[in-house]
Amino acid sequence: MSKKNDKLEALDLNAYYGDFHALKGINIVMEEKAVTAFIGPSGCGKSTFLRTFNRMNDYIDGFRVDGQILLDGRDIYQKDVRVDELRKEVGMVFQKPNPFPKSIFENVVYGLKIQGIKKKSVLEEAAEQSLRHAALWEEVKDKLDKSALALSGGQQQRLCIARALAISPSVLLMDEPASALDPISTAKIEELIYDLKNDYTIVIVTHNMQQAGRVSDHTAFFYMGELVEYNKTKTMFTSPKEERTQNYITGRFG
Ligand SMILES: Nc1ncnc2c1ncn2[C@@H]1O[C@H](COP(=O)(O)OP(=O)(O)OP(=O)(O)O)[C@@H](O)[C@H]1O
Repeated sequence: MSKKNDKLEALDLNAYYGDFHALKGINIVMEEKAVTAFIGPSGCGKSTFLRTFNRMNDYIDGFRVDGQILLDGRDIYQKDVRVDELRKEVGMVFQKPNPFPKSIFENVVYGLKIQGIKKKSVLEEAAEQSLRHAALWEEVKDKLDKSALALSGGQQQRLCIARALAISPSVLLMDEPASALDPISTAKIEELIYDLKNDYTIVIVTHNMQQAGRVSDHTAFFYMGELVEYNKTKTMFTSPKEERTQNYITGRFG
């Protein structure tokens, strides 16, 4: 039975790329308005698992899942679920900032325009609010009509976060959102994640264990397609239960 503040759940989830069994019997419950970090060595299935929450893997030939993924208690792999509606609810930010070759303003309001919203005042208000939420407003408010590609990498990533927030999701998936950024931009993204969890449920894949320690409330450690351990971040990093977790966080493999 789901509890009221359980936002995302996986129940006996298996995922396959053709014959390759990429995720093995995953069970996890993630709380609303908290940050959950996925850690683990390269190829252990973190991104695959992250992408099951907005069905991003549907595009990959030969990919299939069994088991369930629940968002607010509802199985998102049911036939009647509209994937475009799902993606309004579950936004995503990728490893490399990927703004469109358009103005800053057009980037932020892109999703709203696709939804058919045309009124200038509505778009302007949404743009300002999303850019403020993404801690970018002060830096760009005087150049909204300038190309997004002229921004720094860190600003571009915050712009992509603003673009994701503009369509009012309740969940934000972040796949190594700071790994292509310098330390100052990384710190800004981490601060932002910390602030955003007041309003959003955030799931972040990271290779950086210090980062997981700084930004997340809960951490899930994956190894070869299995969820080995899932706990409060503090507990996970101070007294892991499993030897494999201990070996990974102390740098013995990965
Ligand atoms: N499109 C695909 N087709 C076939 N196999 C894939 C595909 N994407 C991922 N895999 C395989 O699934 C496994 C899990 O990959 P995934 O990208 O989820 O791992 P990860 O933990 O996110 O790795 P990394 O930290 O390197 O990004 C790997 O063995 C990978 O080779």
